[in-house]
Amino acid sequence: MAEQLRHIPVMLGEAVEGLAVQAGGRYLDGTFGRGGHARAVLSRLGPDGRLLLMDRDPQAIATAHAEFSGDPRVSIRHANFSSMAEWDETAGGLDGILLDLGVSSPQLDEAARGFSFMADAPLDMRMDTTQGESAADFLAHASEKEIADVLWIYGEERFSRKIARAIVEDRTEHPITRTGQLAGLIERVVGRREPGKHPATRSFQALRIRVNGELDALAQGLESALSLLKVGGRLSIISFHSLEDRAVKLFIRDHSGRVQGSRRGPPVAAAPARLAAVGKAQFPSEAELAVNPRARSAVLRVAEKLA
Ligand SMILES: C[S@@+](CC[C@H](N)C(=O)[O-])C[C@H]1O[C@@H](n2cnc3c(N)ncnc32)[C@H](O)[C@@H]1O
Repeated sequence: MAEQLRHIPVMLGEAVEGLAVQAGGRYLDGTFGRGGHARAVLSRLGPDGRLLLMDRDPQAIATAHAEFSGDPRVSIRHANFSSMAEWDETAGGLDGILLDLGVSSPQLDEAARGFSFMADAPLDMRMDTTQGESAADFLAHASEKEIADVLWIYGEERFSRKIARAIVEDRTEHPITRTGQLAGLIERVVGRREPGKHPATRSFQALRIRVNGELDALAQGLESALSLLKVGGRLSIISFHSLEDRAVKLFIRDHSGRVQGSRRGPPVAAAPARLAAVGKAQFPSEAELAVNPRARSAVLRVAEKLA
């Protein structure tokens, strides 16, 4: 049962420290999951603070309601954090925004969600199970090139073209609707090359990112976060994929007032600084990795709004 599956919060102390929570402040946790970070924010918020909890996963939101709907400081929204600027709770500006990107352990561990190649289940992969197309829907209509591009760009899968060709060939006979079917196809095409790593790992991650529009949501979320933060407000973002971390890093850099343009071209006047990075990128400690191997690709970046 999903409710019994746990999620160990990643870089909990560092991410919440980065928010510099003030008693009485207004905060947003855009990726509630199972509330590990939210609980730590609440413990520092005092009686007059406010915390808006968002998640696009209805199971996560059901957990939030079960635990927090009696707390007058908390509001709960089942929504993509890309829509954060549309809610009344964010209208007066925010003192801090936390995004802990990607999927939660309950999503990965509940076979029926279709995120994992470890158990056979419908090939769904939607975080928001109330809308949008599943991974099976995508694989049923996408062109061979589109599938290959997704596997290559989001998964850096070397055999993206071979796998895409096999998917398009196989689907004329049997629609690809199950995780086990897709994992078996990939293993057949690629073989077992990397010891200790299933050959479908990269493709499953890539499809998940495509199905959930994760990079588009992040780009929109970053823009909205910058507009909603008050001066002095903090952004604390944990990424698990190099493309996500790159997007966060460049967003902070591009708003930090540094001179833009190439070394050879004419200098371009810097836009006024609106964000400053707080420290460097942080990574999980050895001690954390020893108890939570799922933290291994995490990168935390913190920024402060200047203007
Ligand atoms: C890594 S988990 C967060 C775990 C959480 N910090 C905790 O301690 O329990 C990521 C969560 O963010 C949600 N999520 C990912 N992208 C989202 C988006 N664009 N909008 C809203 N929720 C999102 C997922 O559904 C998942 O529940």
